[in-house]
Amino acid sequence: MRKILAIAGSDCSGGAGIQADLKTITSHKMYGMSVITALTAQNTTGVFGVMESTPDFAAKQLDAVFSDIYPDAVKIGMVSSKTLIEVIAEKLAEYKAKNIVLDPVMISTSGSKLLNDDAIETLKYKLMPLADIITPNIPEAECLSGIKIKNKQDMEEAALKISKNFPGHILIKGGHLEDSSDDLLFHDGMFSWYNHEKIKNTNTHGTGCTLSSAIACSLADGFTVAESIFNAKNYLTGALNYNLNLGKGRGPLNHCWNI
Ligand SMILES: Nc1ncnc2c1ncn2[C@@H]1O[C@H](COP(=O)(O)OP(=O)(O)O)[C@@H](O)[C@H]1O
Ligand SMILES: Cc1ncc(COP(=O)(O)O)c(N)n1
Repeated sequence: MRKILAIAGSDCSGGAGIQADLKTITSHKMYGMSVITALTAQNTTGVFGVMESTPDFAAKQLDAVFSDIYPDAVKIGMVSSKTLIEVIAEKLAEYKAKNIVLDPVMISTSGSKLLNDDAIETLKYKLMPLADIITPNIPEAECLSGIKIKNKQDMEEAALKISKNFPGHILIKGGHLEDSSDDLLFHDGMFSWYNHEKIKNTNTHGTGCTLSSAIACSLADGFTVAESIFNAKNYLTGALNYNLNLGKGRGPLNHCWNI
């Protein structure tokens, strides 16, 4: 049994965050664990409140997990604040966590801030160095690179810029592109494109959370990063195609389409 840890925020409406992570992990027939960094009051239409875990309590959760059921891979999502990031980075280093996928969650699809402005530098310099792969969407890649992204060429430029401070795999997700959903992987000086047509479906709440958890599952199974992205995109495409059409806004995915 592969064991996957998700470090992320809770989405009470079940489409994104920890809930999406655990559903994804279970659909991969793996054992999911969760360190909750924040509670959010949100649904398919927006985020109405955030209550952060204290850094001490996040540390206690990390100790409880790592000292008992050592994870084969770790997915990190919403980390909310500077002090939470510091504690997470410290604990991941202390326990020598492996196969770390960092989704640098900053703003929800509905436009709410999920990372404090003063935490961005800490994310860049304390958490990113521990990750094997980071998976920014276009607005997050703009923030990490300082480059405005309007097309695929800008995505390549942004990846190059981010790579100056991060030697791991950089996956810039293209879900926010207008005419395709092509994702760009940059590693070791090489660009690889995962091309995908845009599925005509507005129910995309939690796509990023789902993709990063699915990548963590394949890494835990021993696939390379490039193979893990390919597998994760297949899983995500199924979850988008078999969408549930729930809620009044951007609805959730169907995580159980494959079981
Ligand atoms: N309408 C869509 N059709 C196909 N793939 C999509 C669609 N929307 C998002 N994706 C894919 O979902 C994943 C998450 O992308 P994105 O929506 O950019 O991230 P986030 O949820 O972090 O904003 C990417 O692999 C992207 O290509
Ligand atoms: C707790 C939590 N974590 C992450 C997201 C981002 O997901 P999305 O980009 O689909 O809004 C979210 N909305 N809520």
